[in-house]
Amino acid sequence: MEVPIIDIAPLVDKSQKSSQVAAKIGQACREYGFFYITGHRVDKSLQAKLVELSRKFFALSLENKMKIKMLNGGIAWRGYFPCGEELTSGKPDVKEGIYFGEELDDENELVRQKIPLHGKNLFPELLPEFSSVVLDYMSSILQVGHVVLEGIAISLGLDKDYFYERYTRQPLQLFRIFNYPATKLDKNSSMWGVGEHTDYGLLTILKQDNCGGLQVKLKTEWIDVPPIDDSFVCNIGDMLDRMTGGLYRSTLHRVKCQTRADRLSFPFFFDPNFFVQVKKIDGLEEQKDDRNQRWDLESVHEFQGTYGQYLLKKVSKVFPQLKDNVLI
Ligand SMILES: O=C(O)CCC(=O)C(=O)O
Ligand SMILES: [Fe+2]
Repeated sequence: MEVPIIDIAPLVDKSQKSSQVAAKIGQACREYGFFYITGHRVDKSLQAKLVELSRKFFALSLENKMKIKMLNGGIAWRGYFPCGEELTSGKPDVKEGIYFGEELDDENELVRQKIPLHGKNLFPELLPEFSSVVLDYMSSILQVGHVVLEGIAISLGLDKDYFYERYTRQPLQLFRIFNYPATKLDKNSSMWGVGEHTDYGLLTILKQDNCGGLQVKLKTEWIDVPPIDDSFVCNIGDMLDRMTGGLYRSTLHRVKCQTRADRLSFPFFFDPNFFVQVKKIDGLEEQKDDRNQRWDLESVHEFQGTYGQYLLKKVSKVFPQLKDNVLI
């Protein structure tokens, strides 16, 4: 079994072949919850620049990296975290990273109201180009996200703007750059780059370098999601699972520890607006409750409240120190 590769160029170009592409996306969402996309038209030189600057950033001394530590980002939840500080299911991941989001200045109404996860990014002063490259990349990927969601809407027999009109006119955007350092492991090591989990939002669009290590769980088997040139990996998150009554599953995935070389990855989380309540799509058949099989033993279908509330509950589990210090 291999995660399918889908050329989304017809969707990007809004050509007549869009419905065929949408059908492929629908099938991938039902069977895998994961697919590669090609034909996305995200500028190659921009991507290369992002990789180059990220390498430079992680090669800085810890002291220099800590100049933009997450604690300095406050409730905006931005900045650098060193290896071992982020937890998945209570266990530290073997990765370091930087958190970014939509760039909002202090005058922004949501920032003035001190809404968590909204605010300014932290960029390293030592790499002056970093900010424009990260922000340009985020805006390109955001467009890809809108296009893929159109395909998902069409695949469900909905109007192509279904998600845009209800959830993603002003989406929550979370972008991360991770470095998984090459690590010597004991034979019996139970360490992971990222432990098994599902993603919280609608859609994740991941750029990965050539190292590999990402795996997804299909029924009882873990399969590799190896790097494929000029593609992104898309996977659906808990909110799409919730909206489709489990028809489109948010699939478990994890990242192996790296042993040979450092691995860079760039997940962009394209999520519903912070203030909306995510509702089930009318007319789709309910699938069976998978709560007992889920990694967190919680049902994504039962939660009441806004997407922001759902997310903050999750954030406080992955960064307990941050929760104590800044979020609450
Ligand atoms: O680094 C990767 O390949 C995946 C990371 C991931 O699953 C996540 O951040 O949610
Ligand atoms: Fe993930």
